[in-house]
Amino acid sequence: MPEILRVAVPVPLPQLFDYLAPRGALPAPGCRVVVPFGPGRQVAIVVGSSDSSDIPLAKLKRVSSVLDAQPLLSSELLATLQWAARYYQHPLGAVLEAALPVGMRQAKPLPFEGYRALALSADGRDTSADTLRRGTRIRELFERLADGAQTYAALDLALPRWRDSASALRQRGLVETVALAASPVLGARVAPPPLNPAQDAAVTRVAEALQRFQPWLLEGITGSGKTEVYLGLIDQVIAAGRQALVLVPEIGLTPQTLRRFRDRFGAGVHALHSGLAEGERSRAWLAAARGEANVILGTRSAIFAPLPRLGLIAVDEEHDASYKQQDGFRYCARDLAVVRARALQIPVLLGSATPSLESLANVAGGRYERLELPLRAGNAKPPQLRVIDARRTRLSHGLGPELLTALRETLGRGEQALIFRNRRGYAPVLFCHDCGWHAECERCAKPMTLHRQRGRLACHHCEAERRVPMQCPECSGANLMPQGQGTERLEEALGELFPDTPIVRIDRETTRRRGALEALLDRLGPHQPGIYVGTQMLAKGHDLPNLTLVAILGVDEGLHSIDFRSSERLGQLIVQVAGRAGRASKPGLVLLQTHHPDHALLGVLIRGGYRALAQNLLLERRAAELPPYTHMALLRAEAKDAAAAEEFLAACATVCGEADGVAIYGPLPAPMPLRAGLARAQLHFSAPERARLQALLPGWMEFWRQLPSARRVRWSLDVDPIDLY
Ligand SMILES: Nc1ncnc2c1ncn2[C@@H]1O[C@H](COP(=O)(O)OP(=O)(O)OP(=O)(O)O)[C@@H](O)[C@H]1O
Ligand SMILES: [Zn+2]
Repeated sequence: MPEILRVAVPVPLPQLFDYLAPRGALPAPGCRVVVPFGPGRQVAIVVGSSDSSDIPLAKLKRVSSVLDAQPLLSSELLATLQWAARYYQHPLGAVLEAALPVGMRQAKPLPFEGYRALALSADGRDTSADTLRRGTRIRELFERLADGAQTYAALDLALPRWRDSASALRQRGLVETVALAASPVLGARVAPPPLNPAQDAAVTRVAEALQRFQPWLLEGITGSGKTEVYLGLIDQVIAAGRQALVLVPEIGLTPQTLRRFRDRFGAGVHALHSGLAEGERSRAWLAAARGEANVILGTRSAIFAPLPRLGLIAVDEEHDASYKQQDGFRYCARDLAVVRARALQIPVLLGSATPSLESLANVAGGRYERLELPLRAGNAKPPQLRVIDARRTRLSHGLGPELLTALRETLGRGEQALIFRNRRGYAPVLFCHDCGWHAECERCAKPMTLHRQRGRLACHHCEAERRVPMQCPECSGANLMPQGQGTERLEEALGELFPDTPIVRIDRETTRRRGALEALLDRLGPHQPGIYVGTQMLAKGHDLPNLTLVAILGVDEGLHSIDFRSSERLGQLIVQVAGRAGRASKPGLVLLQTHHPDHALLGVLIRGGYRALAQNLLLERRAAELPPYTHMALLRAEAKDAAAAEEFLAACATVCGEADGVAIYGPLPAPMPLRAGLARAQLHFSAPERARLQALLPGWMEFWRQLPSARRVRWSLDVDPIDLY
C-alpha cells in the first residue's frame, strides 16, 4: 500500500515534498495536511501518493495532521493549478497559496459557520413594532425580521441601507447576528428585457453548444448589451443545474454590476475579489465549492474558484490588462479560463468591444468562434468621433477653443461631459523657469508628478514622495512652474471656466476609499448638467445616460510609446472611453485633441474603427514576428549594481546555448533601466511554437536557480508578458 504522500508546501521552491502518510489513513489529493517543515510547520496540499521515495524511508517525516476529510480542491481544480504552475514556471506550492483564500491556508478547520444573517433577539421578539416610529427604515427592517431571520445578502438586495438601521436596533438589544446553514435562494426579481436580434442570435448559438468546449469571442460595440448575453446564457446554465463563473476587470466589479446579477439570479450570486474581508472571501469560496453558489462574479483570482458543477465561463472586457497578474505568480486569468473550459468541456465566452489581438488571431485561426453585436442596445447610436488639431491653437490649461465650445454647448443643453486625461495629479512635471531644473525621482530617474492639493511630489513608478520645494534647489530661483496637465489641474481649470457647473474628478486619488467611485458616479444625477474629469477608471463599463460629450486629451504620449502593445492599448482605450458617450437616447460626440492629427493610428481608427486598427496591427505583428504570432517569455533581473543583473542574465543565456526554435535576445536594459533604486535588465525569448519554448523553460529554470550569480539579483520569469516594462 502506498504510504508516502507527495505534498505541495507554500514556499518558493519548485519541488514537491515527500512525507509518510499518517498511520492508517491516506488523505486524497486536494486535502490539506499539516507537515513539519524546517523548524516549524506548514499547511500543505496533498498532490499524490506513492509507495517509494527518492529519500530513504528512515529519513522521511510523518504528516502531523490531516485537516480535511474530503478534498478541499477537486481533482479538476488541482489539475488546472498544476497545469498553471508548469506553464508559468512557478512553484506549485506558491501557486496553491495564491489560489486559496487566506482562511483556507491556516491550520484550522474550515472557517465556515453558515451565512451571516440578522434576526430579532429574545428582547426583540418581545417588543412590538409599534414602539418604533412608523415609516422609518428602522421600523421597516424590524418588521421584515419579525417574519424570520434574513441573510445579509438578502438584506443587501431588499434594503440597501439596512446596516445603519441594524446598528440602531442592535444598540437597543433588539437584533443579533446569527448563522443560517443554507442561504435561502431568492428568486429572480427583475425580468430580462426582450433581447434584440443580435443578442438573441448570440445566446441561441452558444446555448446550442453548452455541452462541449468552445471558446466564443463576443465582439460587441460599446453599449451593445454584452452583459444581457451573459445573463441570458447563465439563465439556461442555472436551469440545467449548473454553475457559471463570470470574470470582470479589477474596477469593473462595482456594486452596480453585482446588483445587476443579483436582480436576475438572486442570492445565489457570490462576489469573489481581493477587496472582500477574509471571512467573506472564504464564505463565497466555500459556497462555490459546495455547489450552493449558482454564479461566482469575480476578478482575476476568481478563476481559481472551486466550482463542481461549472457549466459556463464568461470573461468580460477580455482585453483588459488586469487579467494578467504582474508579480509573483504571473498568470493570465483570461487564458486560464480557456484552459479550464477545455478541461471541463464547457463553453467559454470572451466579451469585448475591443478584443485583444490574441483573441482576434484565435478567431482567424479557427480556434475561437466569433459572435457579433454590431448595434447599440435600445435605440442608442454609436457616438461620432472627431479629431481636433491642437497645433497653433491657444490652449487654456490644455483645453483648445473647439473643445471648450463643444463643452459649453453640451452643458447648455443640460447634458454631461467627460474629460479624459490618463494622468493623475496636478502636473506631470515641476520645472524651474530660471535654470531648467526639474524635479526628478533619483531612484527611477523619471520626473516626479506634482500633487498640489497634498503639497507633494510623487513618483508614479516607485511611490516615493517628498514635499514640494519652495524654491529651485539648483538656482534658488522662485519660478517653479507646473508643466502639463493632470486631472487635478484640469478639475481646477474647469472649475474656473464653469463656476456654476458641478465637476466630479475620478482617479486613484479621489477613489481610494471603498465605495468612493460609486458615490462619485452618483453625485451627478441623470438629469443635471455636469463634468466628469478622470483617468482610465472612467473608461470602463459605466453607463451614464446623460453623458453626451467625451473629450480625450493627452493621447500624444501614447502615440510614441515604444512598447509593442502600446498601439493596441491606445486604440482600446480611445474606443472604450468614446463608448461612454451617447449610450441612451441622446446622440454622443467624441473629440480627440492632438498635436498629431495625421497620425496613422488615429486615421485608421476614425475611418475603420477598432476592427480596422486591429487588422493593421495584426499584419505588423506578423511581419515583426511578435505575439500573437510568436510566443514570448521575459526573464527580468534587477540589482543595485547594473553589472550584477547583466552578469546573471549573460550566464542565463549561456546556459541556454543554441536553442533550436527559440530566439534569445539580450541581456538588454529594461525600457525603464532604473526603478526604485535598482538597475533592471532582461532577456527575451521568442518562439514561433509555444510547445518548443515550453519544453525548454523548465530545464533552464533549474539551471538558472543554481547559478551563483542568481543570489545577487532579484529575478523572475514572465511567460506571455503583456508588457516589456
Ligand atoms: N435588449 C435590450 N433592450 C433594451 N435595453 C438593453 C438591452 N440590452 C441591453 N440593454 C441596455 O443597454 C445598456 C448597455 O448594455 P450593457 O451594459 O450590457 O452593454 P455592454 O455591451 O456591456 O457595454 P460596454 O462594453 O460599453 O460596457 C444597458 O443600460 C442595458 O440595460
Ligand atoms: Zn521613483
